[in-house]
Amino acid sequence: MTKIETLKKSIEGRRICIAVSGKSGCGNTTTSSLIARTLGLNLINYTFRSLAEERGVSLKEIMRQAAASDEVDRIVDRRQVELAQEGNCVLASRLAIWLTRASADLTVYLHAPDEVRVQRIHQREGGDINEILEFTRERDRQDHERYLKLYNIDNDSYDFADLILDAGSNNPNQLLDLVVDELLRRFGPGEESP
Ligand SMILES: Nc1ncnc2c1ncn2[C@@H]1O[C@H](COP(=O)(O)OP(=O)(O)OP(=O)(O)O)[C@@H](O)[C@H]1O
Ligand SMILES: Nc1ccn([C@H]2C[C@H](O)[C@@H](COP(=O)(O)O)O2)c(=O)n1
Repeated sequence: MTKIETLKKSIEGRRICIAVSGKSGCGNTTTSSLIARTLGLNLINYTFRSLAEERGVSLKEIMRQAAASDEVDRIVDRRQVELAQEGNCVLASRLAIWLTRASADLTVYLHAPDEVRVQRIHQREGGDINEILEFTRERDRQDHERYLKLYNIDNDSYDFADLILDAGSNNPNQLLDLVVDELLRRFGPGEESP
């Protein structure tokens, strides 16, 4: 039996939840999708776009509302946590590890240096690299400020995470492997049920 088959068997019926956070461009969507697909878990990626679709308005309209009121951020973050409570999932979001700190079975922070994140966003979206660098710096600053104000969360303080992974040097398959090893340590054969 492969490591992944062993793990899938071990977590069968446990309805586990893995929370993954990181800043824009760290590779959260890519890595979380791979973890979810490999382990047969649902990927929860509830975003401003999802809220726009639910309300039948444009993404631009939701962004306008979000700029005018904290309520939009709160709704998105609350909905993510509600969906994660159903379990059997990977919750990928900016604040996943902070908001599910007490309930997630595994919290993972993906760290990548700023210049790597900028290169990846550039690779994904194209455009001028210097503009992306400036835009990403400003967005990081605004996110940091907003999360402190909204929730008293410092998103640069993630040392409590179960795993802090180097997403700058490891490719998505290597990151998956590190997550699988940690899950096997926690839930693999021979481990006591919590
Ligand atoms: N570990 C990795 N190594 C190399 N490239 C990666 C890695 N993870 C993701 N990428 C690439 O980097 C780009 C950004 O990845 P992704 O969209 O997953 O980032 P993200 O953290 O979800 O970003 P955002 O929060 O802005 O949506 C993609 O082109 C993806 O293929
Ligand atoms: N409080 C928030 C706000 C946003 N998100 C999610 C939803 C967004 O669509 C996504 C990406 O945001 P961006 O890269 O545009 O800053 O992040 C969230 O999880 N929590």
